Amino acid sequence: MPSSSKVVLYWHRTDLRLHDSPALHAALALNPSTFIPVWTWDPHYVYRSRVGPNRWRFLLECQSDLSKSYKKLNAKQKLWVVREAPQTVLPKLWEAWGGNAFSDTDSYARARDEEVLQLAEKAGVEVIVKMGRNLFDPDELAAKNGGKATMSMSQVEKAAEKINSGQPEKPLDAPQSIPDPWDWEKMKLDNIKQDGVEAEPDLNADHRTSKDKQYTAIMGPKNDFGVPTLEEIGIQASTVTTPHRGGETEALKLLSTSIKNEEYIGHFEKPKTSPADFEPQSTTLLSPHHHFGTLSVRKVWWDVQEVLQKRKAEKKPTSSIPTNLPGQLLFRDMYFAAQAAVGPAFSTTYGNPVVRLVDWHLQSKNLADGGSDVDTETGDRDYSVDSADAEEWFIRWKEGRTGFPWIDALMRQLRQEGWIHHLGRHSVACFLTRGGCYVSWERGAEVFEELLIDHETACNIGNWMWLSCTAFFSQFYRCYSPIAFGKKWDPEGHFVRKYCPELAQFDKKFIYEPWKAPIADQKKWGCRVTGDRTGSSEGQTYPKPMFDFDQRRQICLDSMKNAYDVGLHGADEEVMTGSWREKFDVDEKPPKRQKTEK
Ligand SMILES: Cc1cc2nc3c(=O)[nH]c(=O)nc-3n(C[C@H](O)[C@H](O)[C@H](O)COP(=O)(O)OP(=O)(O)OC[C@H]3O[C@@H](n4cnc5c(N)ncnc54)[C@H](O)[C@@H]3O)c2cc1C
Repeated sequence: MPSSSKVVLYWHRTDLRLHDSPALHAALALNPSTFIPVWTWDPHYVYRSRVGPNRWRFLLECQSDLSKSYKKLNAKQKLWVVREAPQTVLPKLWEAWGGNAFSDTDSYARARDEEVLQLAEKAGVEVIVKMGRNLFDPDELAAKNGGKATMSMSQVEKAAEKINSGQPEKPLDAPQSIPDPWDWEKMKLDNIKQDGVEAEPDLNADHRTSKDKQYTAIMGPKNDFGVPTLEEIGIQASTVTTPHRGGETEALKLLSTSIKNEEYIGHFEKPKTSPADFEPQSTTLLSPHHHFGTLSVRKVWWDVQEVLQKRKAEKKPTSSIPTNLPGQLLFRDMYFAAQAAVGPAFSTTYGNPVVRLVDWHLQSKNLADGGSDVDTETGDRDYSVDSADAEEWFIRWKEGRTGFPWIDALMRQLRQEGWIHHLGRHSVACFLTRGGCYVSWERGAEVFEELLIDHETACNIGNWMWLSCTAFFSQFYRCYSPIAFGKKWDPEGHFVRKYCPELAQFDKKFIYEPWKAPIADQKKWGCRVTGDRTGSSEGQTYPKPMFDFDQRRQICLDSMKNAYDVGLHGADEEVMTGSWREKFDVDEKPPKRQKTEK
């Protein structure tokens, strides 16, 4: 087909792939003569989202891989990375190049997107937005749920049934060819001046060990719109410790390895996968690819369905929703649709109608003070230190030195690798909140935001609410033991030995409770259980447990029972005005039932 004279600017955001991209498909269907796939290196993400070195590298790998894929289809093409906020740079590009604009979308950064849309309309630019991030459009799913947040799998299934009989659209193929970009050397792009970039506050300042050079020029330091480097971001490559690699090529390889293992796909049941498995892990590890859009969730759904349907036809056993792989993807959609219905307040307690108020320690300042000081787009907030003990427990949890090896091994795996198994996330989240420290889930979610390579606001926030029994799940009397739960999955303690190497020589009898080992044995095994593993005490020591777990569990259970009796939610008047505390000044009664997960 001869090409039209259309210029198309394609704005890549959370869709760093060529396969199954509805927006890319629609853009190329116009048969443009000029096609410019851009990524806006947005200062908002760079400075106001918490991102650790592992996730930075993952993102850069995703961009480089996409850029190479474009080049393979057209030697003149690449991913054009523009260093400026989309709200200011896109209008300049429209003006310089003219043309249409396309974009993938989701509920993330909705306010920013609306601003961009209005600017485009003003500039007379046609904008086409297509959803390619979920199985079902989150807005539509919420609408089919009566406009309400989807709070359970059965609500999701019922709502999805009304969209396309519960079946996501089939995935689209990757394009076979890509039109030329504009002749950018002739475009006098030097005339496009960069808007000032507000680098403060920089939530990632602690990770920058060298000079931040991200915004020295709109086209990048080589004036070629190249993918940034870690050095440009001010991050030393040696601080990247994850073995997990980004990019569509890697994502498709990972998926294909799982799909080829028909028994694995056929029998996959999430609660039966081990949180202690590593190299290889027991679940697919596709989540970072879903986050950056290097892998389409619809492709995963349909590739898995093909295996399941074949097995069913052969009368072989197959697992089913919600524990099988399609069920996991539906959980993801549940959180996206809940977020779409609630809006920006979804990521906090303050102002959020679906989340229960609990009188946690280390509450966000707005809750503690009864006034909103939250930047709703970043969720950035300060917190109130109401207990020195709780602050210390939080820091020790974050740094993997609680004195409970199962918890510490998981937190160290999170810091080193940026990914932990779902049940590992359950363990550490329960321990920080209702099953140990009684610290606000919002503190834990912030740490996950920084350290996870798969950090996805809707999923992170939704799951933290689930684990803290503030929304989605309410059985707070079911609590994870930091000792028995790890022992059940890994009686030999391989996982603890890997991530807490100071305990590597301990007998399995003491691997989950090293403080019980006789001193003579501790010396023999080369590690004393003493102190809190700060500063000079590090080396050959492992900390004593930071509290008596059984005692803390009882305090948490009693307090949760009380919070449930009080029955307040984040958007209630008492929460908005700060008078909620008066309701918590009541005698505590022990809960009727309690159960510790083994
Ligand atoms: C406290 C806490 C925080 C979490 N934060 C995130 C987060 O920021 N980003 C994120 O993607 N997941 C998050 N999860 C959900 C879940 O732990 C991960 O999606 C999963 O462990 C990723 O590993 P996998 O790809 O091997 O999953 P698999 O079990 O192989 O599942 C396949 C896919 O289904 C989706 N999925 C599976 N379980 C869930 C779930 N419970 N919620 C949402 N999606 C799910 C993921 O996209 C995943 O890649 C969190 C869970 C908890 C308990």
